[in-house]
Amino acid sequence: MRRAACSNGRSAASETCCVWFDVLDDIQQNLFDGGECGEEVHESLRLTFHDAIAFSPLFPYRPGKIWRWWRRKVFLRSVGNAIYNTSTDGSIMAHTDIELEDHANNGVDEIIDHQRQFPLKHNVSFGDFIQFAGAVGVSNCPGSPRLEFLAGRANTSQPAPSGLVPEPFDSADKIIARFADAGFAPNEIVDLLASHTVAAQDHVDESLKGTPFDSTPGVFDTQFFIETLLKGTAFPGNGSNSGEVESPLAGEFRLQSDFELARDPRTACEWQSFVNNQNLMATNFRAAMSKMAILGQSRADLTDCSEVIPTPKPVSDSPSLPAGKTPADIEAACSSAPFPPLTAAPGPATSVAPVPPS
Ligand code: HEM
Ligand SMILES: [Mn+2]
Repeated sequence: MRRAACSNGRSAASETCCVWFDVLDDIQQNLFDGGECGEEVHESLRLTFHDAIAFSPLFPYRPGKIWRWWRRKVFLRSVGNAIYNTSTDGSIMAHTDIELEDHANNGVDEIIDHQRQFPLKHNVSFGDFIQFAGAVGVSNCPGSPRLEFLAGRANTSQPAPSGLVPEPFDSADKIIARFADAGFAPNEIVDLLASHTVAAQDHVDESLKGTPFDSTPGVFDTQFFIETLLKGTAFPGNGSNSGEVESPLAGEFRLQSDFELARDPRTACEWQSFVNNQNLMATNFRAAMSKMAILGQSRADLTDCSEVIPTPKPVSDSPSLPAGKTPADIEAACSSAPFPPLTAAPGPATSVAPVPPS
């Protein structure tokens, strides 16, 4: 088949994908500081989730289905919002003023304000752009899988009601139920949470901006799954924040939700399976992201532009216990499999530096 000619000698199977090469060049240079796996990448990846997860298939209007209509009505009354959202539709960017009223979206306004100029300039939809920026961004993190990217989401959306985005102080029961409602099994929550290997917090403890969730926030490695299973020993700050629990390393931040899901019988075995298996983690993350990126959309209506996404570098370090820790510090929680053997890194106890703001 003849391929469409795109800018700078590149080509694509479908002509509609060409614009994404131009968006790629622009955001690598002007959003991601020349292709780094830093703060903007982390925030962009988080945004793919916050646009997607405000979705609940129980509530779309289906004429003729009285019971669905009734459930929707009851739901909308409970959230006090007359309109329902269709996920990965860019509503978080189109209706930032409304969706930012949801406490769970605290902080995403910064990356939305950075990003908005790019879809406007290149005339692509907000929903497409948010998923594209997440896929390109995480490709800058060594060890990441090359994510799928499908284009063609409409640029119309309704604001999502509050209450659908999980909070770090939610119980495992509540988080698992919320994901189930959006169509995800417990294992898939764990798969998606591989994202927290390239992540830091700014707003759970506002006084400690950029505090990472693992010791290597610039690398898409398995350290997040190891370090969340270590016994918590101290808070990086004063510990008074809702949604935070003690972390094992100086300068590291631990979300209560990550702590719970690492140890819950419904999610612990998937969690542990990633501890020394980069390939499994990357494969499962890719599959779960493919699913999340088209929540509320129909795959058949979209064009596959995955070839525009860069190929990530492989990870160079191997999974290890942070220096200063021993196997006795691991709180293994999967009853059907032993915790895999890990070597301890040499040297003085690991401490973790913040992700610099950009
Ligand atoms: C159980 C569900 C989840 C909860 C409760 C949760 C909670 C959080 C919280 C509280 C933060 C810190 C935000 C801040 O203070 O700046 C955060 C950061 C982050 N989350 Fe999640 N998250 C969840 C699932 C996900 C998923 C599915 C993704 C995937 C795509 C994701 C990607 C990220 C990323 C990349 C960051 C880092 C942002 C940065 O460094 O600026 N999270 N998450
Ligand atoms: Mn941040």
